[in-house]
Order: sequence, then structure tokens, then C-alpha cells
Amino acid sequence: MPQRLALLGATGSIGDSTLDLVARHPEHFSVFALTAHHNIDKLCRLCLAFRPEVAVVADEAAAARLSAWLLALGQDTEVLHGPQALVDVARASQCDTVVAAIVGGAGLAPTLAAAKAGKRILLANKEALVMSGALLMASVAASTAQLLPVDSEHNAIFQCLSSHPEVRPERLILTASGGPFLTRPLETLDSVTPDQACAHPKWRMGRKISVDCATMMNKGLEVIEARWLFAMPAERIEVLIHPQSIVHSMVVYADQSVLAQLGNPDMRTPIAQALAYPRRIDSGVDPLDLTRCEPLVFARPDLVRFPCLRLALEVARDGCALSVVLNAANEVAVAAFLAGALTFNDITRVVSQTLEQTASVACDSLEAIEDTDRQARARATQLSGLPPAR
Ligand SMILES: NC(=O)C1=CN([C@@H]2O[C@H](COP(=O)(O)OP(=O)(O)OC[C@H]3O[C@@H](n4cnc5c(N)ncnc54)[C@H](OP(=O)(O)O)[C@@H]3O)[C@@H](O)[C@H]2O)C=CC1
Ligand SMILES: CC(=O)[C@@H](O)[C@H](O)COP(=O)(O)O
Ligand SMILES: [Mn+2]
Repeated sequence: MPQRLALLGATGSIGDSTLDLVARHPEHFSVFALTAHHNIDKLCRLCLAFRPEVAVVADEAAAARLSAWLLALGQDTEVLHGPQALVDVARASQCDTVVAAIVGGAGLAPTLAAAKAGKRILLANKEALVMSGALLMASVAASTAQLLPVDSEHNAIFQCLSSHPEVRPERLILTASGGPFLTRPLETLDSVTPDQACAHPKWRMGRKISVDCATMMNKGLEVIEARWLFAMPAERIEVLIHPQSIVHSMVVYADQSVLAQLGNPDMRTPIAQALAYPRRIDSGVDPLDLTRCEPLVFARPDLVRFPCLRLALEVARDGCALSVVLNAANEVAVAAFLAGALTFNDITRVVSQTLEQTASVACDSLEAIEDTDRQARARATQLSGLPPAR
């Protein structure tokens, strides 16, 4: 019986990689639901190719258009809309596995619903875990859910830990490419364009995560993600710059053995590992030829060049409420940068000022997290000089 998937964020970059694997292994995987936000052209094509029972889009107007197209094309996918529909497909009895690949905080409620419903969750949506670490991990522990990390570094650590599941490692080392601005003169950073910031040297990804890699906020979010996934204090999670993106992360044991997972930078490897776990399937990724790749180099990150990483590391060592604020402010600032309303350096300013201006708040329920998230977004919007969101 094939695994039945609900793919949240099907029209994105993780969606593309996941569906490439589904197409390679129709005997192992079938698609129950595909979701998108506004890209209904692409979702329509995906519905014709993968024939899901359900598709979900942002609003009623988009749902009506997609329904009409599918009907005209003879495809009987049911089209739903809105945040509640995402939650409904994530916990539906017709699916076994939820691929959480929505970008940003919008992925939190469906991911939490999947955890409570005891699903196997392939987690790409790191923002969900950053916002709700304690709550999501507790929901997984209290149900039959299984949380499998897809983020390449966390998937690497998961694979390294699998060889000694009963032994706690001493430290984790997350590798980071350093993004497109690793060596760019600092004084020129304020004039970089969104396209320059999105030109990641090694990975092709959505625009939000690409900007996060350019500021290295991505690595800060990943330290918080690792802290929860592997129950490891942030002080014992190190970040190392590794521009080749071949070593995806490492685990250090008490005897100073260091285990690493390597591979060409292609998300189909970690997604295939998680989809097939504990088996292995062909991912379509080129074999890694260590005799032909660039020399593997490692260095400590420069926190003056990457102030967003410094802010995130400070938050990682603190309570969970500040993680919600960090994430919310970053989402607002990155969206404003991508829209041309802020400069690249403004991202750090907005995140830092939002953190400074937020009093300590609770984060022990979805409602409390959503409330903190809303307040932080409003503050960050104001600090970005934008009109309040409706
Ligand atoms: N891309 C990668 O290689 C990696 C990504 N990740 C993480 O995976 C997640 C997805 O990243 P990526 O695929 O690059 O992102 P993309 O921007 O490529 O795709 C995002 C997806 O989320 C949907 N979406 C956006 N906003 C909403 C919303 N408010 N409600 C519902 N759906 C929404 C989009 O729909 P639409 O197309 O209609 O806008 C799209 O399907 C992120 O959290 C990222 O950090 C982690 C590791 C690697
Ligand atoms: C592919 C992936 O997992 C991204 O989250 C990745 O981490 C981006 O690369 P850097 O963060 O190393 O720039
Ligand atoms: Mn990553």
C-alpha cells in the first residue's frame, strides 16, 4: 500500500523536489492533497499530473477559478480554501504523511494539527518549529506522530544519530554556506538588490529562505530548530561556514568521534531519506565524486558581517517567546526587502528593534503563540515604515 501524502506548499521549491521523488516511485507514494497559496496555474498542472483527492488554495475566488479549470479538464479534485482547510487536510484520515513545506508562520497550525493527529511529518517548514518548539515537540511525544527533519542540516544530524540512537552526542555542528555575500565588501551590502540576495551559491530555493541565507538568519533559525529536534542546549550547537555545501552537518561524541553526512547539494537527498525512512530509495541526485569536488573548507562565522546570526544565537539561548518575535520580525522585514521597501541592512535593524521593544510573553499554547506573533508582526511593520496590515 503506497504512503498517502498531503503536500503542504506543493508549488514551492520543496514541493518540486518532493513531487519529483513521487513521480520516480509511484509504487511507494500516492498524493492525497496538494496545497498552494496564490499560484493556482501551477497547482492546476500538478493536480492533472498527480490526481490528488483534495487541493487547497488561499481564498474563495482562487478556489472557484481552480475548480472551474479542473472541471473543464475532467479532473475531479475537490478544491478547498483558507487556513482551516490546511488544518483539515493535515489531519485527514485519508493521509499517512504530511510534508510540511509551506514557508513561514502560516505552516504552524497545519503542522501542529498533523502532530496531534499522529501523522508522520516531514518537516521543511522550520519557522513552525522555531515558533512552537516546546508545544510541537510535546504534541509529537503525546501522539503516535513521527517528526522527520527534511532541512538538510537536521536531516544530516538525524542520519548521524541513527547509528547510535541510545547515546547522546556532546555537540552538534551545523554547516552554513555563508550565502552570496560571504566575501562582499561590507560597505556595499546596503545597496544589494533582492535578486542579488536570492542568488544562493549552492541551492535553488524560495525567495524568503534565500534572503535568510544571505543574512544567515537561516542558520540562526536552524540552531533553534536543532535545539528542539535533538533536545540539545543552544550553547552546544556550533555553526561553521563551509562554502562548498557538501558536508551537511556533523555530530560530535564524547570520545571526539565526529560523524558527518555528505552529499551533493540537492534537497531530493534529505527528502528521499525521510520519505523512505527507514528504507532507502533512489533520489535521482548525481553521485558525489570527492576526487572532483572543490576542496572542503571550514571557518567560524563573522558575527559583524552577519548580525542576524548574532541576534538569533542570543535568542536561541533564551526562552521560546523571543523565538516567536525573532521569526515574526524577520518574516515582515524580509517580505519588505523583497518588495523593495527596505534595504538589506534594514532587515537587521527591524529584527533587533522589534526584539528590544517586546516584553516577555507566553508561548505555551497555539493561541498564545499566535497572539505574540501578531503583536510582533504589527511592531515590525511599524518599524519598517509600512502601513498596518489589514
Ligand atoms: N527550498 C529549500 O531547499 C529548503 C526549504 N526549507 C524550508 O521549507 C519551507 C518552504 O521553502 P521553499 O519551498 O523554498 O519556499 P517557496 O517559496 O518555494 O514555496 C512556498 C510554498 O508555500 C506556499 N505558501 C506561501 N505562503 C502561504 C500561506 N500564507 N499559506 C499557505 N501556503 C503558503 C506557496 O504557495 P504559492 O506558490 O501559491 O505562493 C508555496 O507552495 C520554508 O520554511 C523553508 O525554510 C528548508 C530547507 C531547504
Ligand atoms: C538546503 C537547506 O537546508 C537550506 O536551509 C540551506 O541551509 C541553505 O544553505 P545555507 O544556510 O548553508 O546558506
Ligand atoms: Mn538548511
